[in-house]
Amino acid sequence: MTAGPAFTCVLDARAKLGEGPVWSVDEQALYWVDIKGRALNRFDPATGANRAMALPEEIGCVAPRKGGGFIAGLRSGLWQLDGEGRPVTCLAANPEGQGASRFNDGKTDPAGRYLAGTLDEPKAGGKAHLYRYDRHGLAVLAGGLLTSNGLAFSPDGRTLYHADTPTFTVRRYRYDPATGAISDGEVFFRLEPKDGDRGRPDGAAVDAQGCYWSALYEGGRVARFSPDGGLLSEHPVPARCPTMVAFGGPDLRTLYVTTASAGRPADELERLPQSGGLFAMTVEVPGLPVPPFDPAA
Ligand SMILES: O=C(O)[C@H](O)[C@@H](O)[C@H](O)[C@H](O)CS(=O)(=O)O
Repeated sequence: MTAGPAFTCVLDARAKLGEGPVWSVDEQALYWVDIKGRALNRFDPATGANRAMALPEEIGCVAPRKGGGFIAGLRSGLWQLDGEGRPVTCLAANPEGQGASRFNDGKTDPAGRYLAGTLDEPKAGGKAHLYRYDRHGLAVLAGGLLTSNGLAFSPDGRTLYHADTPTFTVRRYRYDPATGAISDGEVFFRLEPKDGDRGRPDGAAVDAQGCYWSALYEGGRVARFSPDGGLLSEHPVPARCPTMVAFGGPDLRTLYVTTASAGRPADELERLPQSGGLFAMTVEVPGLPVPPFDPAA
């Protein structure tokens, strides 16, 4: 394992719970959300400008939609948003209700289906699930979860990675891009809970060499894992709670990471005043473009 280059702040956003970065190749812009700030954001790296679009409820994840607008995971369910981030149509209600559950991390699959999971807010019952949404509707892929997170695909689209953050575990599944079915789940890696300072696996992305980049919540770093689950390198982030990574830039060699500030202790925010910001670093191995959500998939 090597200590790699560090992230620097590209947007001092002071988000409550920054999450869900996704790069739009068409627009050369980064969309990201502030879950607790109830906003969809568009960051333009060419100008450094960020535009925040307010939402009526928490938004956990988002993806550009083929034909315009977005698909997004809100507390109440999966929604189609228009180009201004306004909810237009509820595509699927949150099957767990809204009392103690909301949509969290999501990602499109190679065919343009949308995978998204929920968060069990009391973090006691393992009531969260991972879902797949396509033209057939919503289907359960996995259950018994606390915080569904860390979705990413291998370069050939045949392996799905998925984290359950509070259990410190990332699993991998065989994925059938033709049907969106998963099988043969196994532990990809599990971090040591007793080593609390090193964080828990949150949002993720895979690079062109098939390595898995994981934002380590409460670990103050992003780590890169080989396709066999070995830790390759660690990259400090000047915020204690990195939440999700995404590759962007013209050559997909900029790795962005969102961070959280909500609920963090005052001394931590004093020491790390850019918590809640958007950070980036240049990487040697590029990422892979994430396809838009395709309503026909
Ligand atoms: O995915 C996220 O960033 C969640 O929305 C966060 O709240 C965070 O991942 C989560 O709280 C971590 S954990 O469930 O407490 O371990």
